[in-house]
Amino acid sequence: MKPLSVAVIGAGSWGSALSIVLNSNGHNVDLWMRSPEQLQEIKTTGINQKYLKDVTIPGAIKLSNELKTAIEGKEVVLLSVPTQSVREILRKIKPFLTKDQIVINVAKGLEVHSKLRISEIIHQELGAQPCAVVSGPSHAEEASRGMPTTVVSTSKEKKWAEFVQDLFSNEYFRVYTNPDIVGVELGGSLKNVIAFGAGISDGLGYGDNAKAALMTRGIREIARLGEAMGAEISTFSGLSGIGDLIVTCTSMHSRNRRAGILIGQGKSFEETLEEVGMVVEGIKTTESAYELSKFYNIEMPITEQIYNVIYKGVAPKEAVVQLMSRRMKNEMEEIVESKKLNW
Ligand SMILES: NC(=O)c1ccc[n+]([C@@H]2O[C@H](COP(=O)([O-])OP(=O)(O)OC[C@H]3O[C@@H](n4cnc5c(N)ncnc54)[C@H](O)[C@@H]3O)[C@@H](O)[C@H]2O)c1
Ligand SMILES: O=P(O)(O)OC[C@H](O)CO
Repeated sequence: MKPLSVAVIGAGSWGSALSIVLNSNGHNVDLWMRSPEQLQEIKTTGINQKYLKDVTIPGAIKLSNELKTAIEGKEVVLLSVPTQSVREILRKIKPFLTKDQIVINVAKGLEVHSKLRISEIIHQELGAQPCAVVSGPSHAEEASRGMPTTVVSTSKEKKWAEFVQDLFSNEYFRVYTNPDIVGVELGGSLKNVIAFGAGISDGLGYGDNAKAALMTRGIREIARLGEAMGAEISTFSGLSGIGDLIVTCTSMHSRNRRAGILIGQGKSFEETLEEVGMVVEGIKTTESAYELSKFYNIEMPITEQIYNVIYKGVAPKEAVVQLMSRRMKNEMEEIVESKKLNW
């Protein structure tokens, strides 16, 4: 692919890391951030200390805190702000956007008040605009250092998913396409809820057995909700399903897991968010996931207990007791019922 001009909106850890990936692919990157102090710091030190310390931001990446300059004339606009800020940012960039620019979202979450996926928010705010989504197991701390990473690109239109595949792919960053935009977005969003729970389990001092249980039963409940919402079930055994769940539940880099660990250790939510210092998407997405599970009448016991811890003040240990003392079940209950197996 010939070098393109890309505006990256949001210089948190992921926006910074993806700017580095795109820059290493020869693209011309403008990295926008809202804070003039952050811009000054990166200009002076070459380091984005709060969000991606120990990694140098290449000088070829243009730093900006003017949205108009960052966006105008760019071929690609990549959104890397927390889910709950996406709508606000879209409203701010809309006056500078033209209909030939592709908007790529890399955030993973569901909007709290609407419970919408981010591509749906983009469609609501921008109407007919080329749009794609990147998701999958990818921590900024690794991708920014050129460590092997695989992700998925999706879009309602195959050509845009393939465009994103070409834009990002290189010898350490491999992009698969997936036509299932609903599944890819839900997988990336809902895994944060389970990862927060896996962190709580670690913080309580529970072990690998507990985490394996949360991951295995967690992906089942994500897939149940996903299927009810129109996703392809097989997406949840792919990179933006089990792949992202594994990395987020096990990685020392995960903000969701780290936040869960602190909660499990008894810290308050205020202390936890202060200490993590970056967005913990799973907290707000838990509320959307819980409400969606009620709306679609889907059993999501792990999500429900995490919801109880976050929003009802239930003690993490008590939430685990509640999970472990549920009615006895057949692991394949849905299959036995749907296939009417005589078992
Ligand atoms: N960090 C990762 O490794 C990683 C990997 C894949 C996906 N993601 C997803 O990318 C999204 C961003 O995550 P992150 O880790 O970069 O977050 P972060 O907390 O590191 O950075 C968020 C950035 O957005 C900015 N921001 C917040 N609200 C804003 C607003 N209203 N207007 C403008 N800027 C605003 C912050 O100043 C910050 O620069 C999340 O949805 C996350 O799940 C992160
Ligand atoms: O650090 P987390 O928990 O926000 O997760 C980051 C990515 O989504 C992992 O794929």
